[in-house]
Amino acid sequence: MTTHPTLTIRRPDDWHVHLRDGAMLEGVAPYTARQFARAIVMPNLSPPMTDVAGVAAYRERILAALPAGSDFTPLMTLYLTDHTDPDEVERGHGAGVFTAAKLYPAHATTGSAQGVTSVATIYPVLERMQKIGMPLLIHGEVTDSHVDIFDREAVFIERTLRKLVADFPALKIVFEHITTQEAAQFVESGGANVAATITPQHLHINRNAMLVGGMRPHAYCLPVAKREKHRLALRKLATSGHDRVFLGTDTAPHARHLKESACGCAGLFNAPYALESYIAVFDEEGALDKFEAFASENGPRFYGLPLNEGTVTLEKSGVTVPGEIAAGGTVLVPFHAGETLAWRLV
Ligand SMILES: NC(=O)N[C@@H](CC(=O)O)C(=O)O
Ligand SMILES: [Zn+2]
Ligand SMILES: [Zn+2]
Repeated sequence: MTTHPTLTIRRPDDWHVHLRDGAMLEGVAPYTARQFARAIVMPNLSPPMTDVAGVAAYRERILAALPAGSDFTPLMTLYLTDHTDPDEVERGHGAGVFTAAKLYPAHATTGSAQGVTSVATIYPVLERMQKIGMPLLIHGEVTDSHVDIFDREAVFIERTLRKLVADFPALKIVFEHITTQEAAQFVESGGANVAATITPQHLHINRNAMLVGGMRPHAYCLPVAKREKHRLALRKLATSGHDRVFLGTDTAPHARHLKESACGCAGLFNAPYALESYIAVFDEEGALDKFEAFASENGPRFYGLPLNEGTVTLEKSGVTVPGEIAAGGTVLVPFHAGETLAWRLV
C-alpha cells in the first residue's frame, strides 16, 4: 500500500465569497461550509444589502441553507452606497450583524450598479468605520471608460487608494482579489492596516487562459486575469508568508448559460475545490509550510477575530474536478472543470 503525503492545518476561513440567495444559495452554501469554518459573505445581491435588517435576514437564510449539523459561521457585510448612513453602519457593527462594509465603485462589477460613485461621498462613513474599528473591503478598479480593462486595478491604486489610505491612516482596509504586481507591491509596502485577499484563479491562470484558442467564459472574472508577470508576482506574495495576505476565493457562481453567452457574466465558481486549488500552488512553489498562515491565521488576525479550533487534512492523492455541478436548479461549471488536482481534502 502506498502512503500519500498529508498536510494538516488549523481550520481555514474564506475571506471573500458570494453565496447568492434563494435556490442558488441552497445549492452553493454547502460547498463553502464543507471547506471553511467562516466566510466573509459579499452583499452584492439584487437588491443589494444596504441595511441592518436586510443583512440580518440574509444571515438567517444562509444559516437555514446549511447542511444539518454544520457549524459554519457567515460573517456579513454591508453594501456601501452614496446614501449610506454612518449611524446605520455603527448600529449594525455594534449589534454584531456587520463584520465589515464593502465598497464597490459604481458599475465596476456584478451587482455594483448602486455602488459608490465617488469615494469622497462616503467620507463620513469611512470616518465612522475608522473610529469603531470596522474593516473596509474594496473592489479596487476604476470604472472610467477611457481606462483599459487590464489597467483598471493599477489605476485605482494611483487615483483612489493611495489617498484613501493617507486620509484614513487607522482604517483597516482589505484590497480584495488583487490581480497585479502593482497591487502586490502596494500591499507589501503598506502599513499594518492594509491587507489583501488573493483568489485561486489569479494564482493559476493568466489572461491567455481566457483568450487563447477561443474565448473561454469560464475563465472570465473581475478583476480580469492579467499577463503572466502579474500571476507570478501574486504567487510570490501569497506563498511568501506575508501576514497581511490571506485566502479569499471570490467564488461567484453564475449559471452556465449566463456565462456562455454573447455578454457573459463575470465570476468563477471555485468553492467545491478551493483548498485543493490553493494548496497546489503552495506545493508547486515549495511553500507548503506557508499554507496554514495564508489559509487559517492571517485573515482572523487582521480582522481581530479568534483563530478557529480544530483542523483539516489534505492528502496528496489526487482528485478529479467534475465538468459541471448541478446547483440551484441550474448547472454550474466549476473552476478546474475536468482537471485532476494533486491534493484532496480528506
Ligand atoms: N468576481 C467576479 O467576477 N464577480 C463577482 C463580483 C466581484 O467580486 O467583483 C460576482 O458577484 O459575480
Ligand atoms: Zn469584486
Ligand atoms: Zn467577489
